[in-house]
Amino acid sequence: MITEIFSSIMGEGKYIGRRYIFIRFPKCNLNCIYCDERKNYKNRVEVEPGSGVFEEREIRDVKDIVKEVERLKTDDLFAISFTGGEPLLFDKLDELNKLLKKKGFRTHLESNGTLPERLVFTDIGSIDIKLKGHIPNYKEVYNKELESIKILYENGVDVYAKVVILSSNTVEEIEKVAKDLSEIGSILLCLQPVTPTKDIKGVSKKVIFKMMEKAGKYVDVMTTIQMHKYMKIL
Ligand SMILES: C[S@@+](CC[C@H](N)C(=O)[O-])C[C@H]1O[C@@H](n2cnc3c(N)ncnc32)[C@H](O)[C@@H]1O
Ligand SMILES: Nc1nc2[nH]cc(C(=O)O)c2c(=O)[nH]1
Ligand code: SF4
Ligand SMILES: [Mg+2]
Repeated sequence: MITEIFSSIMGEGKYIGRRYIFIRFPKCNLNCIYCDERKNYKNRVEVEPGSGVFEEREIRDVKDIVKEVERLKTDDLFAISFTGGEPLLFDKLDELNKLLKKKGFRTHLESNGTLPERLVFTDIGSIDIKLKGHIPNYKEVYNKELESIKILYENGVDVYAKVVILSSNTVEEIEKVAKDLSEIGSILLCLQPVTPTKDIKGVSKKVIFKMMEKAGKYVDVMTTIQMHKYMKIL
């Protein structure tokens, strides 16, 4: 049913620094070169909010997920993130979203945007645009990602775009993304320099500044690095 549920501090995007409960779903339809979430835990749930200590629990249906969310709730909680893997592959996401919203939780979809036909209307939506070097078929999915942003935007979701930047990505690529986003509406663009791994090197600050300046001609733009990695939290 799920990979894990845990309470942490949002480390990416528009609401970086806010307290979230993350519900991570297992499957994904892409295989991004930089993906840092290739986990195959099954139904592991954090014992205490923010403890990073887990135990395996019986998660049979959406109600069980909601029970764990309510148990992990803290007074600083800002939103519930549906992430993964690709959360839109979870067939009961709409039911889960509706139940959490009915109970007064703010919900946040963290998606690769390649499945516009499966979109769920959360309060917040983050669509991760994949560029050259991220996946082989980045051109094929680009219009679906833009379509997902447009559908969420037109349905009143607080939607923003996020793009992981590899050292191979160019200012021109970002300028095109920014221009295309501006044609949808006022969409915040979050540039997220890749967190270096042993095989992937970091991005130059100079390029990030140039990318922001070019994108800033078309949309609101910010740069977020994965804060949770630097804080060494989940
Ligand atoms: C693991 S994915 C899960 C949700 C969805 N599949 C997606 O791609 O947005 C969540 C986010 O992690 C970020 N991410 C994954 N690996 C990363 C890395 N090595 N450096 C920076 N961001 C990374 C991407 O921005 C992605 O949007
Ligand atoms: N702290 C923290 N913030 C996050 N924002 C997006 C995440 C994800 O894996 O989707 C994530 C994550 O894994 N941890
Ligand atoms: S779409 Fe998201 S979960 Fe899937 S491989 Fe890419 S970054 Fe990882
Ligand atoms: Mg993560």
